[in-house]
Amino acid sequence: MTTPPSSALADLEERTRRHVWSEGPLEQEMLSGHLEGWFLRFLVGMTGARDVLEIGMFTGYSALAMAEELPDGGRVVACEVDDSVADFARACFAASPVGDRIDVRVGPAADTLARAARAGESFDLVFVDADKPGYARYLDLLLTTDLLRPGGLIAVDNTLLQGEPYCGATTPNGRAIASFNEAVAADPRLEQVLIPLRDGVTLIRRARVREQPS
Ligand SMILES: C[S@@+](CC[C@H](N)C(=O)[O-])C[C@H]1O[C@@H](n2cnc3c(N)ncnc32)[C@H](O)[C@@H]1O
Repeated sequence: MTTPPSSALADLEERTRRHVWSEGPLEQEMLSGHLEGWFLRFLVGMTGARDVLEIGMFTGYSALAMAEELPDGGRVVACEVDDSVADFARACFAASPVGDRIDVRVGPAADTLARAARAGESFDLVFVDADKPGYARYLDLLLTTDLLRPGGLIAVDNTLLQGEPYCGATTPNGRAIASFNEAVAADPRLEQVLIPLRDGVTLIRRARVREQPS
């Protein structure tokens, strides 16, 4: 059994479920939820992260879950392209005692990341959960700037994409994730582990393991 969510998270989930997502690309199923929320909390706690970056916030479940685990002074910078869902999330954060730890940045995440890199910001933990075709670009930005601190961890959501990368990709998102997974696996700068949690979460870090000389 997984520890129950806080009342703020339970409320956020309920508000997301009650909302009518009739038009546009957003739908309530995007919310990560209880199990993944606690998994992300554990990542924050185990890595001792103070500065967390989220790429793809939606109504804010994962951002708030991670914020609940942060030490005092910690923050989550949460990137979201959709204005109205960003407002929805802000209203939910206002009802949480740790909501002020979340800095919502609205706009295409690649632009937000480039701006943050130019401003010298850096992060201990990054959760990637936005548009699947954008994943390769986000990883590249994280690895070619100082956005990811030395020893930092990246968690990437939906890397199983309902089995498409393994059973044959039939959708644009499936093809994007299949190609992302192959690129990560072939990149000698990286070490990764794909965890079959919900729709798959891959943990990625800069390579540390060295072959022992024989
Ligand atoms: C799967 S949802 C995120 C779920 C969220 N992490 C949670 O735990 O509930 C993906 C979100 O990424 C946002 N998104 C899509 N493309 C984006 C982009 N280019 N930049 C920033 N956000 C983007 C979508 O608007 C959507 O809200």
